[in-house]
Amino acid sequence: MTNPDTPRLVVDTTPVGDVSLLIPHTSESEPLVWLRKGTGIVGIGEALRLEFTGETRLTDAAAAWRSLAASARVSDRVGVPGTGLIAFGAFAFSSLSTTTSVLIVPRTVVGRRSGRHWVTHIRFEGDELDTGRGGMLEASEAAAAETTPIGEPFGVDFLEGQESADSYKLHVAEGVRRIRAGELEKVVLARDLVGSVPADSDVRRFVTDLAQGYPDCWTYAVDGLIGSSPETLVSVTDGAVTARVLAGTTARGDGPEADEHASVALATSQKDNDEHEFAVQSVVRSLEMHTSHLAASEVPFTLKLPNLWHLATDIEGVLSDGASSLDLIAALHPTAAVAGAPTPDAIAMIDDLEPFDRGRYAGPVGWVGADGDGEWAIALRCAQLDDGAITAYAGCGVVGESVPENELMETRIKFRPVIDALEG
Ligand SMILES: C=C(O[C@H]1C=CC=C(C(=O)O)[C@@H]1O)C(=O)O
Repeated sequence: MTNPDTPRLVVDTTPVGDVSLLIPHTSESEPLVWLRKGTGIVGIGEALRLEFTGETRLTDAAAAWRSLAASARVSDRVGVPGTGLIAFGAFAFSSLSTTTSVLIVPRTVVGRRSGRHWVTHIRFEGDELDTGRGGMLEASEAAAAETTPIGEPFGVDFLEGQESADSYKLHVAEGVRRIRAGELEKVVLARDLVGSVPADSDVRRFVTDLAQGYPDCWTYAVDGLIGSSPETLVSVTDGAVTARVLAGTTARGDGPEADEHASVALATSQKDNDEHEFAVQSVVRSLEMHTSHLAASEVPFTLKLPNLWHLATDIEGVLSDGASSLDLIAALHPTAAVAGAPTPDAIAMIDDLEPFDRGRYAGPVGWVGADGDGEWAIALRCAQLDDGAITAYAGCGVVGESVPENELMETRIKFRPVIDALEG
């Protein structure tokens, strides 16, 4: 049903010539980016921003989007995922967070996928779009041609944030103690690093370095949240639902033999397999009620990234109830890959032990389309930029066998994407 107060958006997607580089199209200071393996979308400007807070932030977003999309007038001459009306989104991890969760509808979207290139213009009904004499095609080709060169690299000196390395180890030890005492099975504990971004930095440089360094990850930039995540929370395309669950990590080995050894050791580690299984079960349980033919591989595989190995499980199913990707992230978040198990006990322990607000770290980040399809990652390997301040986050799954020093080392490896990109 359409709410009469919902603004009516008018949306036009037009095919354009080659737009092989997407990031130079978006804003230097407030980039909107969703990119993997050169495929993706970038946004320019803000037609509409919807903000949500508290316990119902995800379900509220799902309802608001359904209503907005139902009233939109969409002309889409390309018809692939990411065309037509879309919003970029980033959601706070915790219902107690002071950080707002957002859906941002850009004014213009430039995208490429499966050899198709397009521009989408989004405006309110009644607002004029200057399409020039050639109409929408001319306006779209002009938008596709409008880029600015990416600025110089900039450096950030990171310092310990609210959770120092020593305090992190104490908290991991406390987590292990409580798990061994039977209070819960797994908890994911994180720490933060803080720094300042020099004035007038071209933030797209950071995004570009992440995208080049981690091409197999989702590189994202939404409302100052920037990162490269290997973990697909959920993607929904024409009724096909997929997720990639990650939990269990080890450093890459030095040289091919040591690297192979590291991968085998991870695959056979009982501690890492236990940590992983909690995460898989939490995703399966959440997706079960919305899908049929849900299947996860029997045994996790090892996923190689430039900085580390992860234990990974891909999950696939068929949407059975018309849920949107926002409904699904509302059902999934937070998975045991970022909270723990059982979920309520893990969240309570995070609130108790972590001395900072996670903001949007470990929350869902991605995009949603008018039909509810979309792609969402868990916001990992990321930093939040806020008026020149930057905070980076990394965490680890803690189980009964975890060793605090090893978990601290693991956070150092997980900080690498952000630190390497910003150390210049
Ligand atoms: C919480 C993070 O990673 C999660 C995802 C993959 C592997 C993880 C691990 O091995 O602990 C974590 O569950 C993070 O990168 O900050």
